[in-house]
Parts: sequence; C-alpha cells; structure tokens
Amino acid sequence: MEKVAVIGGGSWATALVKIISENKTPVKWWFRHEADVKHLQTYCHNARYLSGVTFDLQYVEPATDLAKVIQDAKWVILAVPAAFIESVLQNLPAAIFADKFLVSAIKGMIPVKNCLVTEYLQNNFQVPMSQQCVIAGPCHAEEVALEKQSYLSIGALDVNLAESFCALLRNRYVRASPVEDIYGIEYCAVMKNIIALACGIAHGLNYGDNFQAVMVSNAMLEIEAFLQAIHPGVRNLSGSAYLGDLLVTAYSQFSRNRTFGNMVGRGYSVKSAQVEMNMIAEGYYAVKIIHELNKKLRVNMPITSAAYNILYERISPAVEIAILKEKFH
Ligand SMILES: NC(=O)C1=CN([C@@H]2O[C@H](COP(=O)(O)OP(=O)(O)OC[C@H]3O[C@@H](n4cnc5c(N)ncnc54)[C@H](OP(=O)(O)O)[C@@H]3O)[C@@H](O)[C@H]2O)C=CC1
Ligand SMILES: O=C(CO)COP(=O)(O)O
Repeated sequence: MEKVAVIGGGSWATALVKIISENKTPVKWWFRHEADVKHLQTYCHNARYLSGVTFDLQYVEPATDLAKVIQDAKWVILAVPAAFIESVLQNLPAAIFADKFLVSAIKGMIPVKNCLVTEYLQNNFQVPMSQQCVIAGPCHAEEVALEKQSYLSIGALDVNLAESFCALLRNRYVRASPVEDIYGIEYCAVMKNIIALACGIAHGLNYGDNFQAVMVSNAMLEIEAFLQAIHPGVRNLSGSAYLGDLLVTAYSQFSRNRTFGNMVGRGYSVKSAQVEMNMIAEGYYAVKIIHELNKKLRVNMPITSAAYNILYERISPAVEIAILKEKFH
C-alpha cells in the first residue's frame, strides 16, 4: 500500500489530497492549526480553502504533528508556499526523509538562500535528487475541485520514479505525464508567476488583450534565455509544463499572481494587495530572487526588471509598463 503525506493546508494541498484520496490511497494531511484539523474531522471539508470539496475520512487523516504525519509515508508532498517552507520544516531531523520520496508541489524558490525547493531539500536534509519529484503543469486547484479536465507533468531525474507518482494522480479528470527536465520545469514554474504578475499589473492599468499577447510572447524569450543561463539543456518550451503553465497563470481568473498584479496595477500598495488576497502570490517573492540571481547571470529580462522596480523600488506601475511598451515588438 502506497502511503502519502501532504504538507500544507492551502488550495493546492486540498486539490492534491482530493485527487490522491479519491484513488483510495491513504493520505496523512498536515495543517498548521488544530482548528482546521477539527473542522475537517467534523465536517469533512477544509475550512478555509476549496471548502466545497468533501473528503472521505476513511482515506484522509488530518493532524498538526508534522513528524507523525511524515513518519510512515513513502511519498511526502510539500505544498506550502516556498517562503514558509523553512519555518515549517525547521524542527525536523534530516533522517526523517531518509527512506522517502519527496515531491515538491511548490512553484516558488526559497528567499534569501535563493535556491529551488529541490536544492534546499538536497542541501538541508540530504535528500538526493534521485529521491525527488516536482509537480508542474497548468493546473489550478479551483478547477480540480470542479473536476474539470486537467493535466499535470511530474518531473524527476528518473522517469520511472515520475511514472510511479503519476500513477497516484491519474483519474477520470486528471492526466499525468512524466518529464525528465526536473530543473527546467521547476524554474519555469517560478518564472511564469512573475510574468502573470506583470500581466495583472498591465491589466490593472487598462492595457488590453493585444498588449498581453505581446507581453506573453516576449516572456517566452525571457524565460528561455534565463533557463539557458541557469540550467542549459535541450527542452521544448511549447510543452504544457512550460508554455501551458505560463498561459493558464497569465490568463486565468483563478490566478493568484495575476490577481495580485492586477491590484498593484490598479493602485493598491503591495502590502494592502497581500492582505486583501488571503492567498499567496509566489511571484512576489520570485521577482526578488530571480532579480538577485540575474545580477550574476546578466540575462536580458525586461519584464522581471519592471516587476522588481514596481514591487521593490516603488516605481510607478504606469511608468514601468510604459518603458516595457517601447521594448516589445
Ligand atoms: N493554487 C493552485 O492552483 C496551485 C498552487 N501551486 C503552488 O502550491 C503552493 C501552495 O500554494 P496554495 O496552496 O495555492 O496556497 P494558498 O494561497 O491557497 O494558501 C496559502 C497557504 O500558505 C500558508 N501560509 C500562509 N502564511 C504562512 C506562514 N506564515 N507559515 C506557513 N504557512 C503559511 C497557508 O496556511 P494557513 O491556511 O494555515 O494560513 C496556506 O496553506 C505554492 O507554491 C503555489 O505556487 C501550484 C500549482 C497550483
Ligand atoms: O501555478 C498555478 C497553476 O498552474 C497556480 O498559480 P496562480 O494561482 O498564480 O495561477
């Protein structure tokens, strides 16, 4: 029997627990707050995210004791925004992951350390890359809750490992495929959040679909150049784990990053947009991390630079997007 631990109580964790537990794989599910555990045990719903999803408690066991949740699992899925993962895992001994497969469902990087989640797990918990997977692909938790047809790409160095994890996810409305480019899809998932945030800013400033299409096209060049600089390789960026993920985030009504950017474009301060959202836009943190990494790489990244200037240097969104407008073609 495969056993799964899911760490995080937000929207994506909720969607993943739905998918896996409905396939009758037992899931131990870690929450930060005892009140959320009690709510799930009493009402069979997550209290605060995708609360329309009902769970069969025969297969889902919520708890706040992280070590116990992880203890017996073969697969440990991390679904906490990257900015909080260090604080969530800080009291765990490295040995706890020794015989487990770690799966990052996170589309963000660790602030200050400026590293990928997989690199962080390798450096801080000695989890070799051969024991790690990442979940990528254009897939919003909200559409999983509605059981709309969705596609996931599972990255791992060994496609057989990725394939084993895919088997836990496939169902009537989820198709999952293994991908070898684990680093490429992990970086691309981080980059697309920055672009969606910039698209949201432009939308908030009343730019239309014509401008956004050009922004997204230029973004693909920016992503390609960055990926080649940070992790060179042969990859087809038209694949759904790359272009597909960018498109869904840049255009969807469900996108946290686009929504956050839209508020900033409309004049909200960064702080008030974050408070208003109640969800986490990974792109906010990613902008700073990629900007800092790029000080060494020196890739031409006009969209990331504009987002950095708006979010961290308090330069007017209207000014930055007007500058971008002149650079696009
Ligand atoms: N939502 C989606 O459709 C998808 C999301 N992802 C990725 O999944 C990851 C999780 O995002 P998502 O589920 O959307 O998050 P949400 O925005 O839905 O929820 C926010 C999450 O952050 C947690 N959180 C907030 N503050 C803290 C803190 N100080 N310490 C620890 N945890 C905190 C919340 O916990 P609490 O409720 O206890 O406050 C909650 O679990 C992200 O990396 C995202 O990019 C990937 C694919 C799809
Ligand atoms: O990555 C995601 C969907 O693939 C979720 O991020 P957004 O909510 O910003 O779109």
